[in-house]
Amino acid sequence: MAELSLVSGSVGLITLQSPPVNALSAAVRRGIVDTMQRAVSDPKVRSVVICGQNGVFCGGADIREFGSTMTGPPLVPMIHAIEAADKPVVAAIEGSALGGGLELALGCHYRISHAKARLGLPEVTLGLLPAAGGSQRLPRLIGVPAALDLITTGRHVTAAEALKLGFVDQVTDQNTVEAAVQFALSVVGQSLESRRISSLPCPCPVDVDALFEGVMQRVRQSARGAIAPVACVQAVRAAATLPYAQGMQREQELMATLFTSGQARALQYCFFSQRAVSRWSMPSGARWDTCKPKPVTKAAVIGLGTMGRGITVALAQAGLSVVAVETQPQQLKAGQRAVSDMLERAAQRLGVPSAVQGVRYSQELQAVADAHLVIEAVFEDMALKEQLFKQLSSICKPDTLLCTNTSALDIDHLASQTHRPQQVVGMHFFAPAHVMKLLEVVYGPRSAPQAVATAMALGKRMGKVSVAVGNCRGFVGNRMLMPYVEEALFLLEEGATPETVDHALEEFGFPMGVFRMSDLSGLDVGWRVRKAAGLVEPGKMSRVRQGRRYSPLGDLLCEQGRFGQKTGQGWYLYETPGSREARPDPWLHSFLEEYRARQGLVSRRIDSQEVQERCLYALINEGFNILQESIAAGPEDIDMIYVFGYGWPRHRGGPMFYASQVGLPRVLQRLEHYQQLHPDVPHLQPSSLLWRLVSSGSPPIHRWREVIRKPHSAL
Ligand SMILES: CCCCCCCCCCCCC[C@H](O)CC(=O)SCCNC(=O)CCNC(=O)[C@H](O)C(C)(C)COP(=O)(O)OP(=O)(O)OC[C@H]1O[C@@H](n2cnc3c(N)ncnc32)[C@H](O)[C@@H]1OP(=O)(O)O
Repeated sequence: MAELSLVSGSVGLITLQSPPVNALSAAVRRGIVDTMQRAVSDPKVRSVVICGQNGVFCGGADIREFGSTMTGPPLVPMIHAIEAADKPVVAAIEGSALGGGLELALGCHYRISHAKARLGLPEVTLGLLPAAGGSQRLPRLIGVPAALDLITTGRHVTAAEALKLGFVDQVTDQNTVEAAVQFALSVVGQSLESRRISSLPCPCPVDVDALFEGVMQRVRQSARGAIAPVACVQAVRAAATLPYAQGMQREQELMATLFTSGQARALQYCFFSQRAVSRWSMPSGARWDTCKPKPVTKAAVIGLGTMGRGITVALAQAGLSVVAVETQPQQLKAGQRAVSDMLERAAQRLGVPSAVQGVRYSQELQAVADAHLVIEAVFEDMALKEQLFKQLSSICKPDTLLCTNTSALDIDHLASQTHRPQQVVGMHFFAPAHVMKLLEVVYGPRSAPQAVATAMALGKRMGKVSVAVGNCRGFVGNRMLMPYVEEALFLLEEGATPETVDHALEEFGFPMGVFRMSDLSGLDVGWRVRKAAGLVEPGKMSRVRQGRRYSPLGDLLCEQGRFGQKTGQGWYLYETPGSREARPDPWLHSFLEEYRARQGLVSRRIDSQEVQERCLYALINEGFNILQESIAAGPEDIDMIYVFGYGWPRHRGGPMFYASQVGLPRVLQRLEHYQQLHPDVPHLQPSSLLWRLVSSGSPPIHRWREVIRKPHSAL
């Protein structure tokens, strides 16, 4: 797992060998300890270079080991031994030096990096802190403010930035190992005292207390309840205020708390789930590893509203040649300007050439004729989309993939408008489409596996987390959102205010509660959907529709023109239409009181626990139904949809992971409790999969698929 060879006569070259990222597993740590001891004691070796196999230095500690009893030599003494060596040790960094990988490099006396390498301490994103000395060495080397930034955000930096910040010594665009070997030869005999970072004083800002108080306040605010960022600040504070040995002790204490926390488990689950969802499968048995995607270089987008513009930008930035079609001349002009602005701004920010030239615009549908893939992003209206798919079917080449960005309409129905239903899939982007990471790739019963593979590959190329899901009303994300929103409305009927509901959800970790979110996206969006579903009865207050409990509150606000932020009034009041600061609205409070009085509803006090349980368990329950129906292949798919598309707090791992942490019997028991109180609310009826999981002994989440797949009696 680590190999020692002698190069250039006197340089001991240690190569980490653990594909794909040379993570520091027990075997790799053993290999490093062993090869270092041999290099130090071999008189032929005068200096040492440490590098990684296959162009990757090291992706850090082996995260898979964290769930089990750890064996093998610990990292901290291993890195101390490297630092204490009396022969110069040089890290040759290619690919990545992340987490424990960078900490290993910081224990070396010198660091040479390839220009394309990425470096960082991303432990915070896994619910941890850099606990192999990283929180103590980095501030000593680059100063407290820069170290705080890197450690609390976990961001990866380029070699150029690392050089500027001062934690690499040389950047090369040639062979890094050769450059490191030359460097190692050149420093033989030089004093290593100043190169041992642990012995350096930490450059301390004048008003250290004020600095840390300010940072702590900012970090707590943005952490939304996550504990790791706070611990990271505390660890760096220890570096700034304590001698190295005591700082290390503090680092270890803080790590011990994080290491066993539910948040670390949740964040590490997210790390692996994010990767697992790319290994998609369909109920037919088609899978990611048996279907080759078709090459796509030319794409078309139809409709230049908000979604179409974002999709065009995302495609162009991924290097595709794009034709954007908009039949309304004014909209075409405005869309073109908006797309060009977004592309120019992004290019400036990233320091890359602009992709503006990659986009053509047209008013004619015929312009999409030679595209390999077309994404329809017109108004959410079935008749309009039906018509469009009929036209596309005759205009496009027979093997062109026809995709729809619908957020809820039936993919199979759209496919049936074409002569190639197997070539039709949903590509459901989230607004703003060039920013949001989530893409739901929706297959219908007739979608070809290759069409799914192509859409998934395109999503990856656009930098999206793409999740393949089956066709049903609202797909996965919006389908689960419906009971969540409905519960929130029912809570208003029963005595809550938008403020109390939002507060409870924000306290849980959502960036915005359901009512603030609804004001932001526009109340009219849901109104249109409910109208299309035949649920809206203008002017009527009835609370039972289509045989189940219904709250007309949202419809009543829309009838008054209260569409949210854009009209200056919704569930909250805004200073002017378009302004963002939501203020409690006395009118809305009286409106709710009058509504309850007219409906004969008695208002009661509703606490945060009830808000969280009713909204979240209703949403989770729908997730179990989705798994039961094989609309999502596994709980990870649902969780990644919620983390990347709906603001579910990542440190809670996604709704299904959260349910597993709360305990399935508890979720079941609370749903039963609320269902008894509200028997007219079908979404509180516990899913039969939840029952089955509980009666199978509530297995851990990675074993749910076994229960889902098990044939079950309908009784
Ligand atoms: C009782 C209480 C006791 C408490 C005391 C406990 C003390 C424990 C002491 C521990 C000391 C900790 C030291 C250290 O500070 C902690 C860490 O280092 S945590 C790890 C930090 N590193 C990272 O976060 C990097 C993670 N990886 C990546 O970002 C990327 O993988 C990459 C390296 C940039 C490469 O990206 P890609 O090329 O795109 O490849 P993939 O991402 O698809 O990955 C390929 C494959 O590899 C798996 N993998 C990647 N990194 C790791 C890893 N560090 N460990 C394990 N596996 C890893 C990844 O999952 C992919 O596999 P797949 O999931 O697809 O099967």
